[in-house]
Amino acid sequence: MDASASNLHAADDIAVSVKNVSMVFGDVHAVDDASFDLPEGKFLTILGPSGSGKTTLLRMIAGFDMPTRGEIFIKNQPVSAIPPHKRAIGMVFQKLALFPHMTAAENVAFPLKMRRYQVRTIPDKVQHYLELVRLGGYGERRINELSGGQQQRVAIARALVFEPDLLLLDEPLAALDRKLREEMQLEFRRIQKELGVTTINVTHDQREALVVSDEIIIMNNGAIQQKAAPVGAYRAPANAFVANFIGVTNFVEGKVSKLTDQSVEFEADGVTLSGTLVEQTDGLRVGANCSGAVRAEQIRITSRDGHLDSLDSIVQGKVIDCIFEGERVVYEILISELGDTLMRVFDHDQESHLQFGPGDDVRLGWNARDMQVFKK
Ligand SMILES: Nc1ncnc2c1ncn2[C@@H]1O[C@H](COP(=O)(O)OP(=O)(O)OP(=O)(O)O)[C@@H](O)[C@H]1O
Repeated sequence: MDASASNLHAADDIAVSVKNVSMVFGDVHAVDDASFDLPEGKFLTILGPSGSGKTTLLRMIAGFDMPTRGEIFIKNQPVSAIPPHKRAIGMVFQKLALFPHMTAAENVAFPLKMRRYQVRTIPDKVQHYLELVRLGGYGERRINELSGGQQQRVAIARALVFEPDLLLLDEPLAALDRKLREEMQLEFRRIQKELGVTTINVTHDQREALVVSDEIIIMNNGAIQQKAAPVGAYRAPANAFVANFIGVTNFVEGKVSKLTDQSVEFEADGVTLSGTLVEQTDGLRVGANCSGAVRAEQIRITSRDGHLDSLDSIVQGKVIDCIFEGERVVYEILISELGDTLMRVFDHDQESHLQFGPGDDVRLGWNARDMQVFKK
């Protein structure tokens, strides 16, 4: 589903509604006029660099802090009107805050005891949620007898066992090593799909955002830059910030020389490049400064006398560095004719793996549809 389709949901389907929310600390606008609706059962990730306002926004949704302006609704009720003990929100943070002296099962039972569930119903519920996180046989282990990934699973079970309306995740995977982090990303996705619990996740890891989410909100300097499905955010970034933050993107600066409905030509150091206009590029005129963005994987590379004739933009370059990453090679190419611009190119050469080395002369080419042009 695309971002605009989410606006078509009836109010009953909206789990969380953030309306013109701002948070000001002294002279810092930590969150600046944020608005969005999140339909029931969706997995939303708030993605952005350090200090962009992600945690501040999440804390306001959790009801820990009240916005300076605006209002947040959970299931059509203002968060400010729901007392903390009545908010049905599960949370997993980077610091898991499990009780180390208790067993896994006792930790998972804790929120049920706090909420005064009938004692005889608790063991079955606890077992069910331990099985959901694939720790069925580990209930009697103490927390310090479990691995980092297993402790993470206990924290997830504890956050979900009382069947909250909303699950909030604040960088719960940030401290894990890469392999475990990637495994747990898939686990979060599986569990969320299985339960259908509306989830909001905060991260600065763009890969995680792409892997786990139905929708992504990208923030910078307290402001929402874009809300879109992962493919939408990747393929059609709303602005240069998003294009730069998600994926490996090369930028070429220039001046617009020709404009039609969807296509644009621009001059960069005397070289004419073609691209497509981004929806939001209102007001871009011939003569205006612009910046063309092309992903590293959308550039083709060949030797100086190789063929790239079917591509719309072709430039000459020299290999500065090549990094073998296993499944791909990353080339760094110096483009003298574009004012010494450095471009990064991904290559999946399945036969020789490293077909070019430092100092080699190469040609790079890409299609106009793969170069998005933004206003500078
Ligand atoms: N309690 C506070 N008092 C003053 N300033 C704050 C407070 N909390 C956050 N800020 C400021 O608000 C801005 C946003 O902070 P926030 O923690 O929301 O960012 P973030 O995107 O979650 O960053 P990170 O990824 O580093 O956690 C920052 O400039 C931060 O210094």
